[in-house]
Amino acid sequence: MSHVLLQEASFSAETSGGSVRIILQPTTLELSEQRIAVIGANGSGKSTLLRLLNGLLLPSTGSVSVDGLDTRADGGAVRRQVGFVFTDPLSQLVMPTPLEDLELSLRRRVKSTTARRQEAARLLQEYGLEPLGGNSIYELSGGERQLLALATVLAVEPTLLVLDEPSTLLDLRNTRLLRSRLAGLNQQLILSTHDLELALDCSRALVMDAGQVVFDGAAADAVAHYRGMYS
Ligand SMILES: Nc1ncnc2c1ncn2[C@@H]1O[C@H](COP(=O)(O)OP(=O)(O)OP(=O)(O)O)[C@@H](O)[C@H]1O
Repeated sequence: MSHVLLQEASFSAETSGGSVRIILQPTTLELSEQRIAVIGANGSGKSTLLRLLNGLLLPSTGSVSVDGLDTRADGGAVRRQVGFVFTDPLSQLVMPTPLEDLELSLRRRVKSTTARRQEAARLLQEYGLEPLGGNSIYELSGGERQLLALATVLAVEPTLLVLDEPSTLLDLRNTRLLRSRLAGLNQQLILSTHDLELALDCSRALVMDAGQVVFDGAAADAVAHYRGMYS
C-alpha cells in the first residue's frame, strides 16, 4: 500500500485579473487506506488536490510525498508509481487507435512486440472495447474513451491509482463495470467523484469545500456530512 503525505500543502494560482487565489488552503493529510474518495461541490478543489498527488501540480507551499518520494524533488519517480486517470480522456489518449494506445502503455512492461499486441488485445476484450481496437480514438464515445483511459493507465501497473471523476461519462452498465474493476484492483486508489455510490465503495472519504478538507472519515459519514451541507 502506498503512503501519501501532504504537509501543509497549499496551491495558489494567479487569476486572469492578476490577483493570487488560494485554490487549496494549507492541508496536512496522511493517505494510506486502500480506497479513498474525495467529494465536494464543483470548484471546491478536488482536482487540484488530486493533481498534487502525482506532481502534475507542485504545491505553492508545503510538500507532498508518495512513499517518501517528494513530488518536487523526485517527480519522475513519483509519476512512474502514481497512475492518473483524467476526467477528460482525450487529455491522455495520444495514439491514433485504442490498440496502439494500449501498446504504448505496455512498452516498459512487455518487451516483445508480439506479446505486447496480444496483451493489448486481451485488455481491449477485458474492457469490452475489442471491436473498436483499430478505430480512431475520435470515433469512440466519451464513455468508451473513459474506459480506454483507465485501461491504459492500469496497463502500466501503478502502485497508486488516482482517478479524477472516472464515471462522469459512463452509462449505468459501464459505471457498474468500472465499480467492479476498481473493487478488484490490488492497488491503492484515490478518486474524486460526484457519484456518491462510488464514494460509498471506499473506506475513507474527504469532503472538500472552498479549497479545504472540511470532513475526513468513514465514507458513509462523509456522504452524510456532504448531504447535510446542502439540506
Ligand atoms: N490554474 C488555475 N488558475 C486559476 N483558478 C484555478 C486554476 N485551477 C483551478 N482553479 C479554480 O480553483 C477552483 C477549484 O478547481 P478544481 O478543478 O480543483 O475543483 P473541483 O472540485 O475539481 O471541481 P469540479 O467538481 O467542477 O471538477 C475552481 O474555482 C477553479 O476555477
